[in-house]
Amino acid sequence: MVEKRTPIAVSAAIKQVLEHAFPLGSENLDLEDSYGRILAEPIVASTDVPPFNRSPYDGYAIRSADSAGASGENRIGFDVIDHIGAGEVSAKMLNAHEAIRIMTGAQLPDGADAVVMFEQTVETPDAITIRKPFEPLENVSLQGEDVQKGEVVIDSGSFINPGTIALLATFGYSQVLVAKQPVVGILSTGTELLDVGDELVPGKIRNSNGPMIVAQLKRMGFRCKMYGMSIDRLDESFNVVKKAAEETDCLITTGGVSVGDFDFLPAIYKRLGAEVLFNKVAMRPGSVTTVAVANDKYLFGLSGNPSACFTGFELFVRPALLKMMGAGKLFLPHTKAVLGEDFTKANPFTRFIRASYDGETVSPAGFNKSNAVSSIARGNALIVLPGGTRGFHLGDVVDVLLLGAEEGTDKWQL
Ligand SMILES: Nc1nc2c(c(=O)[nH]1)N[C@H]1C(S)=C(S)[C@@H](COP(=O)(O)OP(=O)(O)OC[C@H]3O[C@@H](n4cnc5c(N)ncnc54)[C@H](O)[C@@H]3O)O[C@H]1N2
Ligand code: MOO
Repeated sequence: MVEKRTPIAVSAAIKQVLEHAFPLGSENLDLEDSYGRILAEPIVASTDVPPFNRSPYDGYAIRSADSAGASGENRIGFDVIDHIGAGEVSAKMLNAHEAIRIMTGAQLPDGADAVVMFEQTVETPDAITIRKPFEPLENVSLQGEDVQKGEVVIDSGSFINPGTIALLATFGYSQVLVAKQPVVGILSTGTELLDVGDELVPGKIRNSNGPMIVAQLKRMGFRCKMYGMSIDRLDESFNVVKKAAEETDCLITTGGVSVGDFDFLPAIYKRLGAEVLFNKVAMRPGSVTTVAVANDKYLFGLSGNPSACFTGFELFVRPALLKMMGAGKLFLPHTKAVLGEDFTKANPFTRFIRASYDGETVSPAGFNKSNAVSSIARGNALIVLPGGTRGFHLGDVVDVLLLGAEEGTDKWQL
């Protein structure tokens, strides 16, 4: 007798998965190795940025009061008393009608409160004239105008992007406290599986899910431990899964989670004493996606069907791994877009369709079954159609999840 499975809603499944995330702790990394990691401490500004008033232009520092009344008919003159580049500080103090030649980025000299760009002057060897008045602080880049000392500039749990690296460098972080990354294992199950380099023989196919998940993890900046392929025999599969689960924080298996005679993952979870969070989700593809936890470790039983496997990873594995690292933005970015063609199939469950999104329009990326490989390659997004619907048409506005973005979003919006 086939066991009856009760499907749960996608959002409920995601919630359950996230509730079981086990924190991994943190480690120090050199700044240059920290791109793509998750910050494990808030970054508090240790200085103002910029740390001093400076010139945003190449030109002359003046006292603005001296420029009052300047015009085309009444040019006002200044003696040039010094010359400073970025990184230099003038020892001189500006007096009335004196100017200091100053380069972009140099600290404003004492007494100066405005900068005249070269283009706004007529220059002679030791003097300049100008033809317009300047306001106090005109053309001055003010101390602290970007960031003020003591401000929390980046929250703990933020993704370290190139801009974060720039801020960390600005505040002198040669080492950064980041979340440890989970050790993730991948095991592809199925007697039908051949290695990528093998010749095809009757009844067999090459393992595409294993390499695909490696790439999905790589896209998130993770490496993984490969446990290869296991044939559909309970004892052998159990031993591999048990060993892999002991050696990793999260084991991803593909295949063997449905109700077939050789789908052994449910029995393996039972033997391991794992808590199965769910074994059926009201979604297509990927309805058989099963998630279990054992000894504070995740066991993700993704479907063997490639499109279901791909979708299960993006919807469940991705946010779970991010949550383990304390990340704030767990979910794929969401947008709305105009459907580029009719999609008239019924959607008994929430449907995720591999799709091409061009910023405005979104269209299915080809062959649409759960066993499709081609549309995974051609898509850059997932169209999400709610369960219990049918008959979407060209021009309808639909929900879209964007794939491959460096950073996600903090809300599950569907
Ligand atoms: N009686 C029922 N049969 C099925 C049901 C059901 O509810 N009742 N669900 C169907 C659905 S939906 C799906 S999806 C599949 C899922 O099956 P499994 O996740 O257990 O996966 P397998 O049976 O092992 O394989 C499915 C399919 O995918 C191919 N495969 C497996 N591994 C790989 C791999 N690493 N690379 C490429 N392709 C792979 C495999 O050869 C099969 O064709 O079950 C339905 N059946
Ligand atoms: O789990 Mo299946 O992929 O819904 O078709």
